[in-house]
Amino acid sequence: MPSLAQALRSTFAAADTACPLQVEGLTKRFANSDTPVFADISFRLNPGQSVALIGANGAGKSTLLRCCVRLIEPDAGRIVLDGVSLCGKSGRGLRQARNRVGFVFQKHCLVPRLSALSNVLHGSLAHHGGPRHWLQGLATQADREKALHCLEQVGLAPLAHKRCDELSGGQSQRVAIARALMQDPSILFADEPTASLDPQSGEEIMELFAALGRARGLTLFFVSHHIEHALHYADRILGVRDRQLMLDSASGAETLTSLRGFYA
Ligand SMILES: Nc1ncnc2c1ncn2[C@@H]1O[C@H](COP(=O)(O)OP(=O)(O)OP(=O)(O)O)[C@@H](O)[C@H]1O
Repeated sequence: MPSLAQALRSTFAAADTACPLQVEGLTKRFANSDTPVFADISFRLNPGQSVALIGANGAGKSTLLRCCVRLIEPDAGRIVLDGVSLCGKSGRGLRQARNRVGFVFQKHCLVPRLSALSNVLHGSLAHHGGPRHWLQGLATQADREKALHCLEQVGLAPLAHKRCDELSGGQSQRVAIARALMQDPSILFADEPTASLDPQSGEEIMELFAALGRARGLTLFFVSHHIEHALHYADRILGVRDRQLMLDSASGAETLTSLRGFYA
């Protein structure tokens, strides 16, 4: 008779390839701290789902999001992306496993002196084996057409050749989203994508995520301090507090008041 732990492990081992992200027992402690940021966190996302991650400042949201793709190395836990375990992978193997993951950050991390189109082309590097492809200027015509199409999808094709340091914050965030789309992502991670935007631009970016999610069947996993965004744009809300996943709920079951309590 298998133990509960063995049963859980074998269930997890038979990972559902249709599941965009499964994590089990994720734990992270930074070297300069005695206590973990979070410990033993487990959840799985469903395809096409829009999931908000909420929590107070310093609760560990960004760290958790990054640990899910090993941009930050967790201390323990298992991660399966699109049916592929990230455990034990490094270098090329890890990059390949992350091939269909898009990441959008609060600060869009664009190269300021390059055009929007060139920045979006960077998003295809993972498919072409690293920066040499870019440095040698070998972007194919097909890559350029795809990059333009991605810019079209975020409503920015007319500004394709404009330098990124001449774009507004909202336009820059659209370029960052177009760059993520170059990966043909099945899952898009977004870390406070509207934090540096005015309310109107923030709404527009969230509308864009929602529209792209519907059109492409994308799974969206986003961090937000805007409870309204979590309620309006997410199907499901995860909340971290006291190093644990304290909330995992359908957004329809939550209210502004119930979520505000999360920040008390
Ligand atoms: N690279 C790091 N080295 C050491 N400690 C870190 C590092 N990154 C984050 N931390 C610490 O981990 C904790 C969680 O940080 P994190 O940025 O994940 O929280 P957050 O919930 O995203 O916060 P915020 O809402 O303010 O962005 C904080 O105490 C932070 O100081």
